[in-house]
Amino acid sequence: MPEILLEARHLHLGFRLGGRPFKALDDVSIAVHRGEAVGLVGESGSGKTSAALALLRVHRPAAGSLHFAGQDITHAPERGLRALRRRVQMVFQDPYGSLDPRWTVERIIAEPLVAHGWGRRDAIAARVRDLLAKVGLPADAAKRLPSQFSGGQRQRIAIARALALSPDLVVADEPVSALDVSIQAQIVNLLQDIRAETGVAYLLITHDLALLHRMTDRTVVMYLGRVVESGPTAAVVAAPQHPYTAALIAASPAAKAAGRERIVLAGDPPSPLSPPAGCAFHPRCPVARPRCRLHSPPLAPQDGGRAVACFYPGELAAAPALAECPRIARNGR
Ligand SMILES: Nc1ncnc2c1ncn2[C@@H]1O[C@H](COP(=O)(O)OP(=O)(O)OP(=O)(O)O)[C@@H](O)[C@H]1O
Repeated sequence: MPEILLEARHLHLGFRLGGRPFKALDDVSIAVHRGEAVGLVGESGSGKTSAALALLRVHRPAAGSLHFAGQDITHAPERGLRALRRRVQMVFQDPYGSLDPRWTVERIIAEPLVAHGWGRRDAIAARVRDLLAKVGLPADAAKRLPSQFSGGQRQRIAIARALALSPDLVVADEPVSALDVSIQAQIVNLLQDIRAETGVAYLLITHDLALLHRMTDRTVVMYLGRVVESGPTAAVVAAPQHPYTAALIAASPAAKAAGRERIVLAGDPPSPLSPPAGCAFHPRCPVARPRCRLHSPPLAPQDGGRAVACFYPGELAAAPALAECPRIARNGR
């Protein structure tokens, strides 16, 4: 196994909502190895972005530890985070909001180079040209403004900026979900090519199971601020152990495309302000038993580098007729 690049152990993070405290992250552990692509998946509000921002020390966790390239950065002062800031970059969902509209593309891509004291002006200009070529944009894009580009092209600009400092890890938060479907595949291919060429690691935040399957080696499934399942992506998708993972997979458009009836998880996740007692998933779980209402299952290791937080792992995945489970409703459309 390659070296661990970034690792969070037992992170806890609290926020306030309307003055009331709640747990955004509850005992979350995530590791990204050098060159690895890890997917963080879950419904909206499950804590994926909070986990990524805590890993990057944008949010300061209330408890737990963080290591980057072997260094304990849990309590490092801001100047102690320089290596992390340089070697880990982010790509956001919205290529409109994440690029300053008044800056030329050259200035946008050069900004991290300038901030980290990267060489002379002509060297920076040459680096920007290389990066534009790498992401498939013409050299004359450098002098133009973001508004002169389409959504897919803007995401290419954002990717070029993220690659400027040759990072070890790119955290990509729903990098294609704001783009037209026809453009999504192009950006996914670009991200794949870049990884093959540079060996960069990815932490991909998504609720798109097909994207996860296509792009990642390992998957971490979150529900209401906790990790409920993790393991090699191929194994998790082929035989999910947590009923929540099984339901997410069954509800994905890919499952529909494969000719299976589309099913969706009934109801919304509970409010993080008042999480259910016991297993937080039990009110929506088709295989829940009385025990699940009382006790919260720990994330228990399984064979093959997998882990699952469920007292009845694999039951829902093995159920032949997921659509008939009482608490998982058929999609009305
Ligand atoms: N800065 C903040 N202050 C207070 N609450 C926050 C803050 N950021 C996120 N939250 C809340 O924390 C919970 C987790 O949010 P988070 O954005 O991490 O989820 P997510 O899984 O990334 O969702 P999405 O897919 O919608 O981005 C949500 O209930 C959200 O409203």
